[in-house]
Amino acid sequence: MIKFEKVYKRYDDKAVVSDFTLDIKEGEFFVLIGPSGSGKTTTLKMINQLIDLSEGYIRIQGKPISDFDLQELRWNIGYVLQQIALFPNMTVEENILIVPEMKKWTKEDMENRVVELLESVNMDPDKYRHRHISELSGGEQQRIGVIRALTADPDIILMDEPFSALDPITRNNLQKDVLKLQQKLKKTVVFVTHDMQEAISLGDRICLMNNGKIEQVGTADEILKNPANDFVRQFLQTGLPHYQEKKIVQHLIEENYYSTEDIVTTGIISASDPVNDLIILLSKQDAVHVETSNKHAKIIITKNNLLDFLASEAASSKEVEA
Ligand SMILES: Nc1ncnc2c1ncn2[C@@H]1O[C@H](COP(=O)(O)OP(=O)(O)OP(=O)(O)O)[C@@H](O)[C@H]1O
Repeated sequence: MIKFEKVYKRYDDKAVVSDFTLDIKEGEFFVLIGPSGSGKTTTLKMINQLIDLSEGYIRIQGKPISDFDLQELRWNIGYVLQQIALFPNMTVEENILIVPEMKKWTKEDMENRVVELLESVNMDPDKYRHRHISELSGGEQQRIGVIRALTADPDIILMDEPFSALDPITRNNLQKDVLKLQQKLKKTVVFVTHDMQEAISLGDRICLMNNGKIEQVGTADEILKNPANDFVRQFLQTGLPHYQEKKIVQHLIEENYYSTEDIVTTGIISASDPVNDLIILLSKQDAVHVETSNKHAKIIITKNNLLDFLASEAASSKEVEA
């Protein structure tokens, strides 16, 4: 779908992206991760030609990006940024409809699209469509940023640290919304972050970058099982508790303990000790399922005795072997 072939970007002969070869598949949620200055944003912006490449090729569906009409290319690639690029004095609806207006959609199509998009991120259209952007919270604004990128139904969405300025709860909710949207719409998403937890939660595959080069590409499972080098190993540490959380929740769904719709939220208690972290899952049936990440023990408790449970130092004595 998006193919990089020996791509270089140089500024004054200094390569900030080098020998970049990569194939991002159709419908994939692809995460670019790496420390500050590793070349993630540059790589992303080369896809929609906000930055010209110095050498090599980027192809979309086999066609080099330089062969596309620039306006058409940008219209067909959604773009979401950390600094919310919405117009504060315009309403939610006006912001969402910028590209459809330019594309001269019919009034009815535009009307339907606004309703559909706001509903897809749980924002009541009647309540929000006529509000000005300045009257929304940061999380609501970022939701509008996401759906605006989807308005004209692009095949590709580029996201550059879209949630990094948000508080952890809003961020977590938006990550889940975006994941659900992507699973439903099957867009090809290229997502930049420097946060390993975010990469593990969202990415079908993850590309670790350092100094403009690829250190490793693969699924979280592949990278965690076989880290290519010490840089990757070190970078992974920060995401490990989250990885265990994801695996346990996947296991509980696969084993039919819970359905995806049933899960209200999941989280980690005591991230200071990755080996003994408790993974917690809150379901609609008022039950809480807790597993220790190393022992794979299983405890089902209700919301009412959750606090007692957490207060108990002898949590392990309550464990029941799975
Ligand atoms: N216009 C420019 N001229 C010269 N150097 C640049 C220019 N734009 C970016 N760079 C350099 O290219 C390198 C990669 O920058 P880039 O923004 O792609 O990194 P990043 O991984 O996205 O970083 P961050 O996580 O901090 O956003 C950095 O060293 C940066 O200083």
